[in-house]
Amino acid sequence: MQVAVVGAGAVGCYYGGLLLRAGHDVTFIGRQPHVDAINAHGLLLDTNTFNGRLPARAATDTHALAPPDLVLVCVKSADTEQAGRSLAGRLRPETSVLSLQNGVDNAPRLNAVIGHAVIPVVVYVGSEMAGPGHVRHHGGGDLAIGPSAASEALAEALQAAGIRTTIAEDIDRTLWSKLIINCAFNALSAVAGISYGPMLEVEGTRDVVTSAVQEAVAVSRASGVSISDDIIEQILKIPAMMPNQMSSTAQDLARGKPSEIDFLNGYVVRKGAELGIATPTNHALQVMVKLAERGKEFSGRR
Ligand SMILES: NC(=O)C1=CN([C@@H]2O[C@H](COP(=O)(O)OP(=O)(O)OC[C@H]3O[C@@H](n4cnc5c(N)ncnc54)[C@H](OP(=O)(O)O)[C@@H]3O)[C@@H](O)[C@H]2O)C=CC1
Ligand SMILES: CC(C)(CO)C(=O)C(=O)O
Repeated sequence: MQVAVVGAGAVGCYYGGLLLRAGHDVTFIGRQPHVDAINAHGLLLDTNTFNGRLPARAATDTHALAPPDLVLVCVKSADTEQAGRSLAGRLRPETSVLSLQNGVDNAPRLNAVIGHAVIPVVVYVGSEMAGPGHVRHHGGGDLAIGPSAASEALAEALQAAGIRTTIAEDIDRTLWSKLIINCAFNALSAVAGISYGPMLEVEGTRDVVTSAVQEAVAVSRASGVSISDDIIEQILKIPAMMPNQMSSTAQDLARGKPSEIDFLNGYVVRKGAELGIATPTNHALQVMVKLAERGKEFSGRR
């Protein structure tokens, strides 16, 4: 398959790397340092079971991109429209476009700018860019892809590349369940600079997490997405399962990058306002992260 990865970062290089290794023809669209490193030395794919350089093509824009069979959109949620615009007019009708992003609205936002069907994907991986053109895998890697006429064939191709893939018939529920986990922990980990294990030991944190989850569940249900009643019990088990995890929001703040908070707790706040559901806990968490981002900007200027 001819594959284009838009957003050559932690997720794009990991899944693009696995597809490359399986013999697919992958082009990475990303930022200059990664593009230069990939073109000069190949993609360095660094996992527990494989560590090696894979020759690949990379570019900073889509101008020379031949219409691919498959596109993986792997940018942060704030970059979705820009990434989508770069694809408009460059796809064949049969090209499959997958959104491998956190948040629940990236696929429709992409669809609105590309004018092409986009399949939402929930990504269960831990990966990071350890250097230019160097992706490091920390764990996981399963994908849950939304249903479509192409999904069976795509899942087979992904499986054949070593990517455990399921088709989530109720993809909205799967997307929202991940969003609700993000609403529970991402902001708290970011503002406190704390990993998940010690977080719940602090008095009151459990109440804040519970309140954020209850609000998000109310908004998802009012949006027509059914979430199981035991979600809070399941979510409160997560810190014991990944005690050393810092949220992606915490990692964004630590790197001085804008976070996706407006598309996590912020999405729940916006959707709640539309539906007449109060979301004060999610709002407070969103604002605390925005303040922390602003604080970093100020301390950078001093
Ligand atoms: N990393 C992980 O383990 C996981 C990530 N996710 C989700 O996956 C998505 C991607 O995250 P992740 O891979 O970590 O992010 P990264 O920041 O590592 O990768 C995205 C890359 O795309 C670049 N980029 C942004 N816009 C464009 C564009 N228009 N054209 C080309 N390149 C562009 C970014 O550059 P720049 O930084 O300069 O903007 C960055 O290098 C997010 O929604 C995230 O929440 C989900 C599960 C796990
Ligand atoms: C670690 C996890 C799964 C939950 O917060 C995550 O998705 C993130 O940090 O964005």
